[in-house]
Amino acid sequence: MNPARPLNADRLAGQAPARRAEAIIRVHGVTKRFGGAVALKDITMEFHPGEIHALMGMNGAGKSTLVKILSGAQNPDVGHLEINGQAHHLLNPRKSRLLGISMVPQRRELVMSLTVAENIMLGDLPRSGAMVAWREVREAAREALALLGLRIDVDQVAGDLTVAEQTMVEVAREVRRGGRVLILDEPTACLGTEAAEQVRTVVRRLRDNGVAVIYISHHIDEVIGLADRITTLRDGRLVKSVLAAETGEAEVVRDMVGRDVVSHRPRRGVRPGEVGLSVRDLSQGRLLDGFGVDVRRGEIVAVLGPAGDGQSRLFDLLSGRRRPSRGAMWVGGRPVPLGRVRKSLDSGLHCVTGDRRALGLVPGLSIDENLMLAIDRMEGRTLHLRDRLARRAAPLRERYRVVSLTSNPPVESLSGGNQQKVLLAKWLAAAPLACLLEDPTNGVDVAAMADIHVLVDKLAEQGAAVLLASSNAEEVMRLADRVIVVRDGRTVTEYEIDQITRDELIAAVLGGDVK
Ligand SMILES: Nc1ncnc2c1ncn2[C@@H]1O[C@H](COP(=O)(O)OP(=O)(O)OP(=O)(O)O)[C@@H](O)[C@H]1O
Repeated sequence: MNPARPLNADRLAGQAPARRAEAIIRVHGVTKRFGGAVALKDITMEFHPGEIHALMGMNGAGKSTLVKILSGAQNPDVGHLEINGQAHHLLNPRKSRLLGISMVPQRRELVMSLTVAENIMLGDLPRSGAMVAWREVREAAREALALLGLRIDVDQVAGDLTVAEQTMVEVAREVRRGGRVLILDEPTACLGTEAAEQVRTVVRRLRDNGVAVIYISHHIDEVIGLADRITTLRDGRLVKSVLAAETGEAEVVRDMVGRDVVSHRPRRGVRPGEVGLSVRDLSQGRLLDGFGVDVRRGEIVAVLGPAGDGQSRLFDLLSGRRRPSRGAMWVGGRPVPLGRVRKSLDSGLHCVTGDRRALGLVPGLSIDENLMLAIDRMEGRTLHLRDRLARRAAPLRERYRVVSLTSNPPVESLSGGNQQKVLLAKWLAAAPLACLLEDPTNGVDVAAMADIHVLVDKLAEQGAAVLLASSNAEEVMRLADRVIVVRDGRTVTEYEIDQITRDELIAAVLGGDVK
């Protein structure tokens, strides 16, 4: 087996080359089952160099299973892959990587305490005798970044980078290691408008350099604007593989869902009541400076900024995970000490994190256990009888449309979007007085997104004060009554939602002219 050749750095970036005759990967009749249930059924398709190929589909449609098979993390039960013209029936991650197939998963895999240069060169540090040749390490890392048109300081510690920069460093590392096929799993999830565009610029450049990019995203408008080809999966089957230029948003939604989906802003029946959540002068480092807001019960107020970072800091501070340098908070008129998770929770403020894997769900526990965790905690319940747990969890599963192939598996075996629904159900079902939602539809398909929007509407209607920290302008326009625009950690402006259009809002976030 020949290791994949690295990219030719001299190749000029330009227009996407026309689709070459030779596919780099052919998928032949692949079927994959989990415990008897079918996750992929008889998939046959091709991936070509110099093409951005988007995989679209509802939560649980089989996208991740397909890319896990390509990257050797799983093997098909039936069918095989053909890579560079050679048939492969059994791959493993090492083999797949040697064949030039790399994956940048949704969760960043950098070593956060190491520098950018060390991360890019990890496992391949140039040596001079017994010593690491640090100057060469930095040079080679700089070159890898320059190839993608990136100017990131290679001496910076990875943990200090923005999420978008971390994504790009991972991409640079994979390309340097010889990645000819790069799988990107929702690389723009939770990124603000500007950061997402930076990532897309890098993706286009990869395509222009001849890489076969496989792109998973739930943002249909993004995919239509970026991809060359779109393949839609539904219930593990391939529905259609078309040129992006020959389809449109409505058609993609229909292919994915099997019907049209609309998510309209409702006319709210109730008028907002007294203040449910009040924050004053909240400050921490350069990410948040003097943030304040009053959210009335029954009202949804959105915080929107160009980079997602300030928003997750808000989550850390309001939930009590971090102590601010200054600030004060009241829930339902009562002061709540900051920096104490228990106090924050007991006050009736529920914070739904955007990082469901690290902070939201408990891996190893079943779907039902995760669903009931918050309610049981509020009610001080410690005894769990299995059938009673299933009976209590059933209405939540139904209301939030949590779909699993088997009856009650560990939560981590759910598709990403279904995990997100479990997370929301867990916190919202416990009747919060006030609530912070951080990117509540992260990784969720269009139909589930419409469902979640209705659930958030209801939450407000039932009298919760909802603070929404979102990176998605469409979502803010759909849900919020008011929006606060934050830039460089400071509040720059505030709008009633009916005073502004979506485009004006994006301009305000990016710092351009609003009118
Ligand atoms: N290890 C596993 N054990 C059991 N079922 C699994 C496993 N991995 C995936 N599945 C199931 O296979 C189906 C396809 O899941 P997959 O993760 O491929 O969907 P997806 O299209 O990537 O969804 P999402 O957009 O939500 O990430 C789902 O019903 C999922 O629950």
